[in-house]
Parts: sequence; structure tokens; C-alpha cells
Amino acid sequence: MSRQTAVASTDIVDAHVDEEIAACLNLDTPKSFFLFAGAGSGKTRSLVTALQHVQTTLGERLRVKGQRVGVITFTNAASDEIKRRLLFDPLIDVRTIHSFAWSLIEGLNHDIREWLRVDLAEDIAKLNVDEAKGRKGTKASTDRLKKIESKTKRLQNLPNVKSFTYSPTGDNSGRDALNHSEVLQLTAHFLQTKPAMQSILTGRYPIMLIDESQDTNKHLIDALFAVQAKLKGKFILGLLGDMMQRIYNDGKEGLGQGLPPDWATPGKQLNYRCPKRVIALINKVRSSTDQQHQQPIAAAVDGVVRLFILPSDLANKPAAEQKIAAYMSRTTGDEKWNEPKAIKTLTLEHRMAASRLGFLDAFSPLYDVEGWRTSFLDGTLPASRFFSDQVLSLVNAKQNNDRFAVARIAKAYSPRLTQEALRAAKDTQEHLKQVNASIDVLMELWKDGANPTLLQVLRCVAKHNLLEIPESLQASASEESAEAVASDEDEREDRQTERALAIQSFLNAPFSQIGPMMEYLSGDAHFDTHQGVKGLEFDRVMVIMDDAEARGFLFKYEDLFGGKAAGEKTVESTKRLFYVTASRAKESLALVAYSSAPDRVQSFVLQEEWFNADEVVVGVPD
Ligand SMILES: Nc1ncnc2c1ncn2[C@@H]1O[C@H](COP(=O)(O)OP(=O)(O)OP(=O)(O)O)[C@@H](O)[C@H]1O
Repeated sequence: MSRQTAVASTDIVDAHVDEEIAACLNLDTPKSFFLFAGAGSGKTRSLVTALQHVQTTLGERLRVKGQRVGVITFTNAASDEIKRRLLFDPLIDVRTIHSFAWSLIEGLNHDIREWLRVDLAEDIAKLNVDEAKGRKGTKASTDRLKKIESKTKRLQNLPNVKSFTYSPTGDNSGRDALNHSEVLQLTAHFLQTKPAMQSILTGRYPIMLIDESQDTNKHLIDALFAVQAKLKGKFILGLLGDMMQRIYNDGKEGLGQGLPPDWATPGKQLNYRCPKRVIALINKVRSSTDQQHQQPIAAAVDGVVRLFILPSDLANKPAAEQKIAAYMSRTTGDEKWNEPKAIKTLTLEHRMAASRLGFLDAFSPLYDVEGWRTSFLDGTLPASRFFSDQVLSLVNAKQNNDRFAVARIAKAYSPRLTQEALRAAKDTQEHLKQVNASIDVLMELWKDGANPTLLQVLRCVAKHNLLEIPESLQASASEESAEAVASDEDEREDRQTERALAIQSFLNAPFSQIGPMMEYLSGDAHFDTHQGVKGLEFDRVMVIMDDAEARGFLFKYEDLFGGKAAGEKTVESTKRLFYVTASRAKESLALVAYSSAPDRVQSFVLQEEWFNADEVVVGVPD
């Protein structure tokens, strides 16, 4: 047999999977399916292929009935990508779980109120029992009493809420707002208990496909299974995922065990993404969890993997990581390891990326306000968005001498260029000239290479009324108000909320940090978190494993690398995270473990045969 034929035959072992799924997607003989397979096996691709199949075979039939295919993805970015790949066809309704849940229950105000009444009363009763048992005067007791008070207030306010509000991407802090977890619980509860809701779901979406379903909220998954069991002639549920990539607590443990016998369960063996060496590593890592063993495709390159073990108290970690990149370049012969932007570097915590990329001063204050975190991370928090979308765009346009862009931005955002403002101006030309002059005054802040703070920029913008100042920045925008706040130390605690303090601290950061920060938040930077790259792939990956960064108890690399026995919760969850990060690499992979016991890490990985001795480098390479 020629090599050519051998190659072709090994690469088609998974070809049947898309056909099997297509056969399930038949509204006359509906069949649910469960496609769980390893990293890089083409699950997302199979999802898109399945949807294209529906477009061509069922599109007309669904459209006539006003029905759509529901697709749940894990992130907004994944939703956008799938929509794009399906040419934004309205037949396919792609959403995140929160958006999907809210679309089902929005407006059911009476039912939501009744559910909340019971839920809040139960919570309060439980807190009261705990409080009666617990010690008084402790922090736990204070927290409990605060919770009892706020839940009681909320319960009392319920009759006044006309319609509940919710934003899947917002902070939902208003009095009528539901929080993220309530929306998921409500939807699951309604789907489990209300036949009308089950009919609405299956009437709207006779087919529902869920990507990354190992991390999809367990209550919703249970509810969808229940609906499928009840209405199997009218509803196809397709779950895609990989239990080895379950990295959030929300997902259902043991998903896939005890599936109904009439479900299709196609499997995949190939990994289309990773080089041979990475596939061997992730197979080994996975072998203690399940027996899924992947094969490389015929065209797969060998690839390079190295583990660097460094002391956790190393003084200059970013410098060490640069040396590691240089070492990788020499070892792989790939020059691109010398270009920081060509490497995807993964940190456990956003703050570590912020510090390595030089925007920690702007990042930390806003990130630390819990209620702002979601909108800040997705780039929609007004305080940061004002600087990125408006001020930075204007300043960049001006610095590039792009007159058209300056005019466009000013026209879009400046209160001095609204239709009313222009109409009110006696001499329009003169008015425009003055606006331009104000922009020039703003630009003086950068004169001779100066690096103004956000506060200086804000004040200048406000003084000249160049842009609309968002509410959260207004108190700081004029010099008088800020001085009044600062002068009265005694009452400071009372008058300044956590948020005002965060804004003050944010505004002390240099304006130059806004650009890199927004690049990072938009996912375009060469840093990301271990969890944030789920579903993505990169040529060169550097995974930084430093428990000091994690500040949490969910993941502990020290435990994974011999600190604790296999089977312990943190060992297993960290192993899954390690599997996710390592399997992002398309060409080469540098794993950087900071440890308080480098010897233990070394003997563990060699004993487990995750690496060969010559793949492990202890200490900073020269
Ligand atoms: N049948 C195929 N032929 C060629 N390339 C493929 C095929 N299936 C997948 N790929 C490629 O392999 C890579 C991984 O595919 P995909 O992201 O769909 O895998 P996945 O199983 O969803 O991965 P993960 O679980 O790791 O996120 C992508 O670059 C994709 O284009």
C-alpha cells in the first residue's frame, strides 16, 4: 500500500460522525445525540456542519412555521463566531446560556414573582437557622445579618415590581433586576414544571444544540433532558463537549452517564489541531481519567513541548519568561518565539496579565469592584469605555493627523457638535474652529512626550465640554468637586462608596494604559487566562502555572504536580485545566511551573511519564 493511501485511510476514521449527526437532524424521525470527544477533534466544526445541513434540508420547513434552531455557546465570542460562519442566517438563533434563558422567561412577571417569593423566604429561613446556631459578632454572623436584611427588603419590595429586568452581560444591580443565577434557576424550574413552557421551547426550537455542554449550567441541562424525554417526537437535543475540559463548577458532573438508549453517541478519534508530541502529552494526562486516546492526523507535525520548573519566589518572573521564550526559539528553530506578540501567554489571573502588560494601575481598581467585573471585562463599563472608545480614538486620530477620523469622532460624541449646538451657534464656521481649538488644547497634554493621567485628561475634556462625561466620572470631572471630597477626611468613609474610591484610583493611572488594557479586554492581546482560551487555538503557547496568581482554591498546580494524590478534587480540576491549556497549541508548547518544591514537580512528571528527562528544564534557562 502506498503511503498516500495509508494517509487517506487514517484521516477518515471520523468521517462518519457528521453523517450520523445529520441523520439525527430529521424532524420526522428526530433523534437526540451526544458528541463528546477530545480537544481539537473538530466538535465546533461538526456543530457548524450540522447547522449547515439543517439550513439546506430543513430551512424552508422551519421558516414556514416560524421556527428556529437554538444554539447555546459558552461565550459571546463563540456565539459571534458561529453566527459569522453561518452567514448570520436568522434561522439559527445562537446565544449564550444566560441570553437564551432570559429570552424564554422575560415577561413572565407573575410566575417570576411567585418563584422569588418562595426562594427568598427559604433563603431567609435558612440564614436565620444558621444565625441562631452560629457565634455572634463574627464576620460570618455580620455577613449573614446583612444578607437577611437585604433579602427581607427584596421580599417586601416584590409586590412593587411591575416587570423584572435582566441583562445577560450587565451587572443587574437595580431593584427590579434578577441576577444571573436566578435567571438560570427560574428557567430550569419553569422548564421542569410548566408544560406550557416546554411547549413554548419545543415550538420555538424543535432543534437545540449546545456547545461546551460539559460546562453548561447543570440545572438547565437537567431541565432540557427532562423536556427531551417528555417530547422526544418533537424535540432534538444535541450536546457537544468533552468532560476532560470541564473547568467551571456550574457544569454537570457525570454528564453523559446513563444516557437514554435511543440517543446517538458518535465518537471521534482524531485531533486535527495539535502536533504529535502535544497529543501524546494530553493522551497521557487524560489516561488516568478516561480511556479516550486521540490520534494525530497524517499531516501532523512532530511539535515541541518543554516544561520549565522555577522557584515560586523568583524575583523577576517576566524576565525569566522572556528567557524561556528565547530558549524555545533556539530549541524549535522557530524565530517567532522571539516575538512576544506571536506567542499566546496564559496566566491564571487577569491581574498577572495586567501587570506583565503594564496596565495594572488602570485595571485593578475597576476589576476589584465585584459588581462591575462582568461589564468591565467585556469592555462595556461606561468609565473605561469612555476613555477607550471616545478619548483614545480621538487622541489617536489627532496624533495620526487623520482629519476625517477626528471630525467623525467629534461629530459622533461631542455635545458641542449636536444638531442643536450647531443650530444655536451664530457662526458655524467659527464654532467649528473653536471646537478644533479645544481639541488642540487637549492634545497639549501629550506635548513633549508627556504621559498625562486619566484624571488630567478627564478634566480637560470636561472643562471644554468636548465629550459627554459618563455619570460615574462626573464627580471627578470638575476640580471643585474632587477637592470637596478630599478635604473632609472624617466623613470620607461615609460619603465615598467603594465605587467612588475605585474611580479615584483608576483616574490616577496614566492614560497610556488604556490602549493595551482595551486590547487585552477585547481578546486581541497576546495574553489571556487559562480559562479564557477554551475553544481557541494558537501556534505557540506559553502556559504560566503559578498558584500565587490563582488566589483561589479551585485550581492548584502544586497539587497536580505531586502535592496531592490523584482523585483529590483540586488535582482533578487542575488536571482538566492543564489539559485545556496544553491542547491549545498547534506547533509548540512551553509550560512554566512556579513551585515551592521544584524537585517534587520534576520527579512527579518524570514518574508519570508526562515528559522525558530532556524535556524538563529546572531553573531559568540561559
Ligand atoms: N474534518 C476536519 N478537517 C480539517 N480540519 C479540521 C476538521 N475538523 C476540525 N478541523 C480543524 O481542527 C481545529 C480544531 O477544531 P475544533 O475547534 O472544531 O475542535 P474542538 O473539538 O471544538 O476543539 P476543543 O474542544 O479543543 O475546543 C480547527 O482548526 C479546525 O478547523
